[in-house]
Amino acid sequence: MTDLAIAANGLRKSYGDKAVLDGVDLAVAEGTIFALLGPNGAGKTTAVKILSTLVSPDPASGEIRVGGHDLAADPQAVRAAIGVTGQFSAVDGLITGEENMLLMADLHHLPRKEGRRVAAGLLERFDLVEAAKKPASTYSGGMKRRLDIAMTLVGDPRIIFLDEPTTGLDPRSRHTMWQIIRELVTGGVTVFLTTQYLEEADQLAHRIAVLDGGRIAAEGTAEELKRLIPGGHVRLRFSDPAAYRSAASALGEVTGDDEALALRIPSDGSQRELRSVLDRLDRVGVEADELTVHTPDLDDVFFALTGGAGLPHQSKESVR
Ligand SMILES: Nc1ncnc2c1ncn2[C@@H]1O[C@H](COP(=O)(O)OP(=O)(O)OP(=O)(O)O)[C@@H](O)[C@H]1O
Repeated sequence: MTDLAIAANGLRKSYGDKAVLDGVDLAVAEGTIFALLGPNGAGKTTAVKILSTLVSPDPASGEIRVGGHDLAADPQAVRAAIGVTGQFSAVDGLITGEENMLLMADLHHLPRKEGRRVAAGLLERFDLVEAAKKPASTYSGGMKRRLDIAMTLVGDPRIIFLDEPTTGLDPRSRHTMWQIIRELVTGGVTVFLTTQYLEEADQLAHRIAVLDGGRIAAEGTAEELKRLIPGGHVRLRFSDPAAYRSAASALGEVTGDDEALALRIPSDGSQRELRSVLDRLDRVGVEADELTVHTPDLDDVFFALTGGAGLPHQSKESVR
C-alpha cells in the first residue's frame, strides 16, 4: 500500500454544542491530490486548520498523522512538513511580492544568498517577475494566489493545504492555478484542497470526500462518486435494424430509440455491468456500432449527497 501523507481517525471538533466535525476519517496517499468538498459551513476550513495545527481537535478525536508525524505529540514536525495557503493568506499587501518572498525565506532561516536564489526562482516559476517590485496590494486576485503558493513553497513542504484556492478567480486564472497544482503533484508533493467547485475536484483530485453535516457522506474517485447515484446508463447504437431488434430483445429492460437505432440500458458504468451487457450481445451474435457509458456529473452527486437528501437506495459508505 502507498504511504499515507494524511491519516485521520474520528476527527472531531465542536464549537459550543455545535459539532462541526463529527467523526471524520481521512486517508490521503502521498503524491496525490485529495479534495474535500462540501457546502458553505460544512467544516472544510475547520478540517484544514486542524490538520495544519492551527486549531486543536477535540480530545475525543482518534489519532491524526500528517507527514508521518503524530499531530498531538509532535505538532512542530507536522508544521515543518506542510505548507498552507488559502482563505487566511499570508501575503502582506504593504510590501512587494519580492519582499514577501524574502520574508518567508528569513522565516525559514535560509541564508541570505540562498533566500534570494529561492525567491527569484519561485517568482519566475509563478510568472511574477514583472510584478516583483510592486506592492502586493496592487496584485490581481490570481497574482495574489500565485504569490501565496510561491511563499508556501519557500519552505519546500511535502504536503500542501489549499483552502479554496480558486474562489473568486476568473476562468483563465483558475486554469492557471489548476496547472500549478498539477505540477506540484508531479514534483511529488501531496495536495489537500478544499473546494466548492465540483468541476475543480473533478479536474484535479485523485480522490474526493464529500463533507456534509459534520461527516463524510461519500468518498471515492470522481467516477466512483458519480456511479453512486442513479441516472447512469450505457448507450448502444446500431446501423442494422435487425441487429438493433435482436439486441433489444436480448437485453430485456432497455429503452429504445427506433429512429436512431439506439438502446439505453440503465447501468452504474462498472466493468462488471459492461461485461454482462456485452456477454448478452455476444450470445445472440450481435455487435453494436457504438458503445458509450454515461455517468451523472458531480453536480448531481453533490445535490444528492448534501443538504440532508441522502443517498438514494444506497448506504452512505465509501466507495473503494
Ligand atoms: N472559531 C469558531 N467559533 C465558532 N464557530 C466556528 C468557528 N470556526 C468555525 N465555526 C463554525 O463552524 C462551521 C464550519 O465552518 P468552516 O469555516 O469550517 O466551514 P467551511 O466548510 O470551510 O465553509 P465555507 O465554504 O463557507 O468556507 C460554521 O458553522 C462556522 O460558523
